[in-house]
Amino acid sequence: MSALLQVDGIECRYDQLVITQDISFALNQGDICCLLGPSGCGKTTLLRTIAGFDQVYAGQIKLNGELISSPSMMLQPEQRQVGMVFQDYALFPHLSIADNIGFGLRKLSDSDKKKRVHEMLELVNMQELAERYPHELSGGQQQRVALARALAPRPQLILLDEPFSNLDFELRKHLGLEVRRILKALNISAVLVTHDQTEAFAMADYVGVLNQGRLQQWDTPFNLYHEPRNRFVANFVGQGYFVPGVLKEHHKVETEVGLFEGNRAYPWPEGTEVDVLLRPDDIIENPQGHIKATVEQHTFAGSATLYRLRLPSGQIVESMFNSHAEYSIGEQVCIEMKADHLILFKKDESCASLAR
Ligand SMILES: Nc1ncnc2c1ncn2[C@@H]1O[C@H](COP(=O)(O)OP(=O)(O)OP(=O)(O)O)[C@@H](O)[C@H]1O
Repeated sequence: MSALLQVDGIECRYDQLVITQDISFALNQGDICCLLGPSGCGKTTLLRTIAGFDQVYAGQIKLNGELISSPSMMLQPEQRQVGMVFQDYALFPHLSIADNIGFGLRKLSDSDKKKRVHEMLELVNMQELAERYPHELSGGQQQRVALARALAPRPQLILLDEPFSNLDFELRKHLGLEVRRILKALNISAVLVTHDQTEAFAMADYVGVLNQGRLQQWDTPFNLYHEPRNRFVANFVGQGYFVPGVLKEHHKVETEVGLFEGNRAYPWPEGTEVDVLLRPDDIIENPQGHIKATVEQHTFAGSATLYRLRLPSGQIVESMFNSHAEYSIGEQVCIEMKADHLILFKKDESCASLAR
């Protein structure tokens, strides 16, 4: 099966300034992906290029096997069957909700249009508000209308640019899951831009991590967290600290907190100095544990508490304890390591060179 969206080695520029380079990924029908990265890394630029607002300077983009962008051609946005949802909703203030949703349906007969608008209102659960105007709705409701409007012409692909960033935390969590449910129900593919990784992990099947205009890793949320390909991804995605270690065998490493045996072998010789990535879930509280650490800080997060711990050498690590455990700052805690995913980086080298 060929991919619905195929992005091959594209380069984007503004005024000859290269913004993104050598970006390649593919998305199958019904898959939701998210472009994640720090501010200014080129997420929106990439999205605008897929939408057809900006041209590519190298590489090509195909939608359903059809070329839509290359350095020598650019299909206009309205000819791409791609819907777009923006951060600021961009609803027409003088049109009712029903008319906003029906705006892109000029090719349909009046009765088909009415039926489609009704379906869309139902999908986003806003049947009661069809005759209201945008200013009479909350931010979350307006964003649902924007989504319904983008979905109404039945695009092949929908692009969402930070769609929830104007909403409060609880609403964005709820709406993110609702949008995922709607897209999955319609089997519509989506590319979402965000810098909120909780949102990316909750909504996306695949996440592309960008930094300085380059794709660092394209993977499932699970793999990004547990198998980051380089230090940037390891640092940007999730929490964790690097602890110094020495490679003992290809899949074993000695650190001040003990000998780890991991799930993969590294090609480097015994004695190689490495940094070991330890996530908060790799370190567990165990009264029988032989490692003693001192509590530096704790952050209560409901069902769990994140502890910042100082090891005897002064090295800092973090651990997520069950929230029933209550330790004060300065107190000693016994811990144990449980790291199955052994992620090592050679000291002073940015690439993991993971052996799979
Ligand atoms: N119209 C433009 N003309 C010139 N440079 C631009 C233009 N739009 C964006 N840029 C530059 O391109 C780079 C990437 O911008 P872009 O908006 O794609 O980043 P982003 O990852 O979406 O950032 P954010 O998360 O802050 O929205 C930035 O350095 C930005 O200043």
